[in-house]
Amino acid sequence: MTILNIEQYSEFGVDAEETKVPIDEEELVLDNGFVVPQINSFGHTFRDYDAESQRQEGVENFYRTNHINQTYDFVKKMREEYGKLDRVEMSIWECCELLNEVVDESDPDLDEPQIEHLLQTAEAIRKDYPTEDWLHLTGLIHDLGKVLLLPSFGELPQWAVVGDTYPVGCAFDESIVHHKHFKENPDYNNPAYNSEYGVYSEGCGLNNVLMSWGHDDYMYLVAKENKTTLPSAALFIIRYHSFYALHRSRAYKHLMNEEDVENLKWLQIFNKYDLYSKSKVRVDVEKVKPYYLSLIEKYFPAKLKW
Ligand SMILES: O[C@H]1[C@H](O)[C@@H](O)[C@H](O)[C@@H](O)[C@H]1O
Ligand SMILES: [Fe+2]
Ligand SMILES: [Fe+2]
Repeated sequence: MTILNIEQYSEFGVDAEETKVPIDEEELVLDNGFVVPQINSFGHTFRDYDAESQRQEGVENFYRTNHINQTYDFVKKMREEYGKLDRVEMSIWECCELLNEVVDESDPDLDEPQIEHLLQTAEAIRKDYPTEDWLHLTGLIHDLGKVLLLPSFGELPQWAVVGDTYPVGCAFDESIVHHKHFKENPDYNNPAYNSEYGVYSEGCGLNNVLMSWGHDDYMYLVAKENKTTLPSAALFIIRYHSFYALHRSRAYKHLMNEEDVENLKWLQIFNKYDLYSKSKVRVDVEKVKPYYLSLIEKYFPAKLKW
């Protein structure tokens, strides 16, 4: 793995002198590959939900409301309602531009408009996997479901759109961020939903598991129903990229089937770029736009139902 040197830290808007991260000469960047930074734009390690920072309190409040309200019944209703895709017609790129307006309150590592995050992710992947164009496009679109926050998509509250996701209908795993707030979720004390398996069975496959409602499952539905030609690994990445309890903490493995195990390998590759590309360094949208438009044309119809 490559790490940042002093000059590169300041590119990330952080005072390098203060970070005191030991620099191993041999690990300095020698190629043009993506560099995993050790700290985020606020001077903390990534995904530190307890670090005292300007974002900590807002993020914890976000998770409190999220954990109280995401119940099995709520998720079922939302999936049925939003699965109709009868709200808007537009292209993938138009949707990317809408994300100019969106800032994610659940994220301790980023307070930039989401379009930056889409391009940062896609461009970081492109550096290390130049020939996997499907993965570049997956980076670009993985968070488009955040348009659910906007008025024409129902203006859902942040807790029903962003943040990490997890299964509903079985016990909430301890590794989920700010787990303690689940105590106020009605499903927490419901014996039908609070055992290890709950309504599921061993190896039933994630496709049969209801996930907390948000941008991931929504964008998966959009891509699938509009008949994208992206490979199944791309759909899996889009659908489960916020499922950190699985792809980082290895919880809920007992629900996976063989296909999930295969797809998880790509999700883990993807996560490195989704998480560690978050920075204050902006991508020049106009410069990269023609490339991404060509990928959109290859894998999607011109207009999609949302
Ligand atoms: O706060 C973030 C953000 O909402 C991301 O889009 C999501 O994928 C992550 O899981 C979450 O931690
Ligand atoms: Fe996301
Ligand atoms: Fe993301």
